Order: sequence, then C-alpha cells, then structure tokens
Amino acid sequence: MPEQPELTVQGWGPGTSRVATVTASEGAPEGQLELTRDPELPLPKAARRHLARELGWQPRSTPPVAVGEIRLAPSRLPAEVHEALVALLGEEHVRTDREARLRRAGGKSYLDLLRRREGDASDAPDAVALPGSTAETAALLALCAEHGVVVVPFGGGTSVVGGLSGIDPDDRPSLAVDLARMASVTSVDVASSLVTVGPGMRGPAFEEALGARGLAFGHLPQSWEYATLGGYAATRSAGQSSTGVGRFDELVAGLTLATPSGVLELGSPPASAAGPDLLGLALGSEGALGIVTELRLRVRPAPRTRRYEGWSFRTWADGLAGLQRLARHDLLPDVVRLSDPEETRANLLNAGGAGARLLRGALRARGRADGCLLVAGWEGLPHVVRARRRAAVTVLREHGAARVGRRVGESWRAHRFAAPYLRDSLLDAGLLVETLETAATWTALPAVYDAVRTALRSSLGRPGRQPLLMTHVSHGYATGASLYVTVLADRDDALPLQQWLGAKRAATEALLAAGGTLTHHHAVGADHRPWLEREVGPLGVEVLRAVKQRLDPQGICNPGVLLPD
Ligand SMILES: Cc1cc2nc3c(=O)[nH]c(=O)nc-3n(C[C@H](O)[C@H](O)[C@H](O)COP(=O)(O)OP(=O)(O)OC[C@H]3O[C@@H](n4cnc5c(N)ncnc54)[C@H](O)[C@@H]3O)c2cc1C
Repeated sequence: MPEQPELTVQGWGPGTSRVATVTASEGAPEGQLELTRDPELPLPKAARRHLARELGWQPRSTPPVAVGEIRLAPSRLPAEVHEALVALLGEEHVRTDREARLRRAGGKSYLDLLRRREGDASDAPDAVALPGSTAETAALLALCAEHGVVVVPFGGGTSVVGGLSGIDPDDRPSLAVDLARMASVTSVDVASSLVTVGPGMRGPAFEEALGARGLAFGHLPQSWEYATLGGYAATRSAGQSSTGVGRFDELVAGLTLATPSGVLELGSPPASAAGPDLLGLALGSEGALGIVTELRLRVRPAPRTRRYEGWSFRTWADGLAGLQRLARHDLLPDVVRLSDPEETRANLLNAGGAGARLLRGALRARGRADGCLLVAGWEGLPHVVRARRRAAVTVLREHGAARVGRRVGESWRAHRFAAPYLRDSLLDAGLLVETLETAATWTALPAVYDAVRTALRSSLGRPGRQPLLMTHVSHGYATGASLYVTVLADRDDALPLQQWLGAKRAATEALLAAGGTLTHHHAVGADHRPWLEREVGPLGVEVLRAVKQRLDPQGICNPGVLLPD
C-alpha cells in the first residue's frame, strides 16, 4: 500500500487521533483503524462571534458518527474478476477490505462529507486495485471491460464535484483504481524543461524531487498536500500561482492514456501542427475515457526570490479594474488574490494576533475598513521580479490601491493550505460550508458576481438568517478571471443535502445565465454534468460521446461523470 499519508474518511488531514474499532462485517477484518481526522481545530472566538452575528447561527455540536459505524455494503466484485486481478497485480494490490474501500469512497465535497459524517458509504467501490504500470493498467481495463466492472480512477480523493461517486446507470460492480504505486519521477530533461512522472505522485513529493535538481513545478492548489498529478490532469486543475505559472493543463506537454481500446500517447513537445491536439481530449476527461498512467510535465528553474505583499482597494470595482488593467498589459503578478469586502472583513477578523489588530486599525484610519484586500506574489529571478513588481505597482497605485505590507502577503503564503482543516470544525459546529467557482470575461465578471450572490442569498436566506458569501478572484487572464465563492450558512439539520443542492442549482443557473463558465477548475464530475450541454452545446456533447464510445465501448470508465445522462 502507498506510503504517503492517506486522507481521513470524514474530513481533511491525515487523521491519526481517534482510533475507531471496526467490527467484522462483510468480510472486513476486525481490528483497529486509524481513519478519523485530527482533533478539532478550535474556531477563534472572534470568528465565532462574527459568524453568529452574520449568519444568525447558533453554535452547536454536530459531530460525525464514529467511523466504525459507517455502513458499507458487502463487496460485489465477481470472484473470477478478483482472481484475475490477483493474477495480474499480486494479492497485496487487490483489496476488498473495509478500510481500503472506505478510504476510496467519494471525494471531499460538502455533500461527500455530509454523507460520510452521517454514516453513509453507499458510494464506496466494491474493491480497490493498485496497478504498477501502464501495461498492468491497460490489462486491468481490458479485464473489467470483458466482465462489465466499472472502473473509477482514484488519485488523491480530493474531488469536490462528485468525481469519485462511481454512479453507474446499470449498477454494475465497481473497482477503484488507485494510482499510488505509480508515483515516481522516471526521467528529467533539464535542457528541455521536461519531466516524466507517474500520475500518483503528489505535489509535495514532486516539488521535493525537482528541488534537489534546482527545478520547480509551482502547481499549488489548496488541496496540494493530498491531490495527485494524474488527478490534476484529469480535472484541468488550477493552482494558487496559476496566473503566473499557468493552469495544470498548460503545464502538460504529453501524457499516456490507457483505455479499454488500447493505449494512447498524446502530445508532441515543443509544438505541433499535426491536426487537432488530441492531448486536449485527455485533459479534463475525469477518468471517463481511460486512465492517465504517465505525464510529461513542463517544469522551470526554482525561483531565486519571492515577494508576497498585501494591497488594499477602496472598492471591489476598483480592484477588478486594477487587475483588468494589469492583465491587459501582461503585468499580473504570479499570485493574484483579490478578496471582496465580505471575504476581506472575515479574513481580518479571523486573523489573530497584534499584527492583525494593527492592520485593522491602519485600514480603518485610512478609510478602508470596508475595502478589498489583494494578495500579490511574484517569484523568479530577482531582477525580473523587481522590474515586474515595479511596473505592476504603478498600475495598482493608479487604481487607488494602498500597500498594506509584506506581512499580509507572507502570512497568506504561510497559511495557504490551512482552510480545509478549519472546515471540519465548522461542520462539527452545525454550519454548511462549501465553495463554488466559475470564470468570466472582464466584461461579464461583475454581473456574474452579482448573480451568484443574489441566487445564493435567496436560496439560503431565511428570516433572521443570511449566508456569508466570501468571494475572491484567484486566477487572472488577459481575457478575464475566475471567481471563487466560499459559502457559510446555518445548516438545515433536517435536510442538509437538499439545502445545499437547492443553493448549488440556483447559483449554477445564475452564473451560466450571466455568462460564467460551469467550472473554472473543479471540473464537471457528477455534480455539474446536468449543465455540460449548456457549456458545450448538444453537438459538443455528441462529439464527446462518440469519442467515449470509441475508447470505452462498454462504458466502464467512470460512467457517472462528465457526460449528462
Ligand atoms: C480542500 C480542497 C481544496 C481544493 N483546492 C483546489 C484548488 O485550489 N484548485 C483546484 O484545481 N482544485 C482544487 N480542489 C479540487 C481537487 O483537489 C482537484 O480537482 C484535484 O485535481 C483532484 O486531484 P486528485 O488527485 O485528488 O483526484 P481525485 O479526486 O482522486 O479524482 C478526481 C477525478 O479525476 C479522476 N482521476 C484521478 N486520477 C486519474 C488518472 N490518473 N487518470 C484518469 N482519471 C483520473 C477521478 O476518477 C475523478 O473523476 C480542492 C479540493 C479540496 C477538497
């Protein structure tokens, strides 16, 4: 089994604190499992007060059921498939035990976590296989196609769009294919800035391997500690520095895709005009066309210097105008994170310590208490960073931005992976916590922002209760930017799933109508697929279906994602 720490079943983090006793059931071995997460992080008092005031929320204790009580149906993997898989991969790489299946049940969306916290693991795979090579993966796919077993590739398990829900209209047995064994760097071509790597590798290990050679990759989503390179490719992920280094799909020079119909080698670095780029079909295919078994990634020299700092705009409109101007002149920093007034207020209140108090005071004194905070970060060669920053600062000042110092930027950088841990505490205290994201042109962005907020407010608002909607721009392009909304609301304890499903539906309809994309970086998964046709049109869906039919005629490859019913 993989040596990397595995994510806890009901939340975020490695989960080493509470030990759950597992009763022998459905063939699972009896014993102790370390599956639950770390002890709850305390919610700062100021944050509690702020949330109670904003949301009309009564803090309460709503802990998850014990992991040992999560319900898991017996495995339905046919014995002949199990035997054939063992012959192919070896006994230790084919698992049907409770721990293996529970750990690969679904992803980490609010809906996933609600289900797991309530003791529901009906989306767990029937078995888990860990192939060690492209050839083994291709043989596994052929075997599953022959026997009608659904295959769900599993990277880090951090999908937030139901990408691992394993939905199958024909309700066939399902196999999670965990890529954890294919997690090493197999070649480094420094001259060409190309590295070949297995899909199961995670960001920290990848950066460490590159750092030893003076290289860096720089793809840093908030899920970086657990998500895998294969998962990034399958979902077209974007990291926190994507404005500078590019989205993950822009960093893929080539990849290998094992499908039930054979193996595809895609991508021809540095560039090619040999027809349409088939690499684009694999990127974002979410396991629906096959399994990414190798990646050729574009890397860069490790940055020699970094500069992160905070700026404050008087208004959201000023902030957007400033970023748009930077974008048009190709002056955007590598990291751009512009928070709207609600997110700025919440971040400032939740930041503890004397530094945060001083900053709040300074912003009030300058009449910017309700302003918008921008975190800007530059990385690279010192003289280039200096020149880019100087040019950007001129533009920022022209748009009324005031510098609030390096501490703000450095503090953001230091805590950039912390929020998911806090989410567990908020769930324990009776809150709805979820995020959604989109992108739009600079022209459409303000309307999309307003539309999403209006939809969420009217769906989640009740007399005396309002959701807290914290929005930021986190990825900038010449043509537009992404919007990322964190939603907090008093949870409806009676119908929590329906509460969020209603809000999500309303927000999605609103953002599409206003000109936003269905998803900027979380992918389609199961949750967004009813709307895919709105994004790519009926003919676009048919084209995708035709490709799937050719590569996966039995429809065993993650049938619950991407394509609408
Ligand atoms: C707290 C949190 C923060 C997040 N922050 C970000 C962020 O900043 N930016 C961002 O882009 N996303 C973010 N995400 C979403 C998620 O991390 C990304 O979608 C990520 O790319 C998923 O990678 P994974 O390895 O965990 O894939 P998984 O969740 O295991 O799988 C995702 C999908 O890809 C398929 N898949 C996985 N591996 C392969 C493969 N080798 N071949 C074919 N298909 C495969 C799966 O079947 C599934 O459909 C966040 C998620 C969480 C929970």
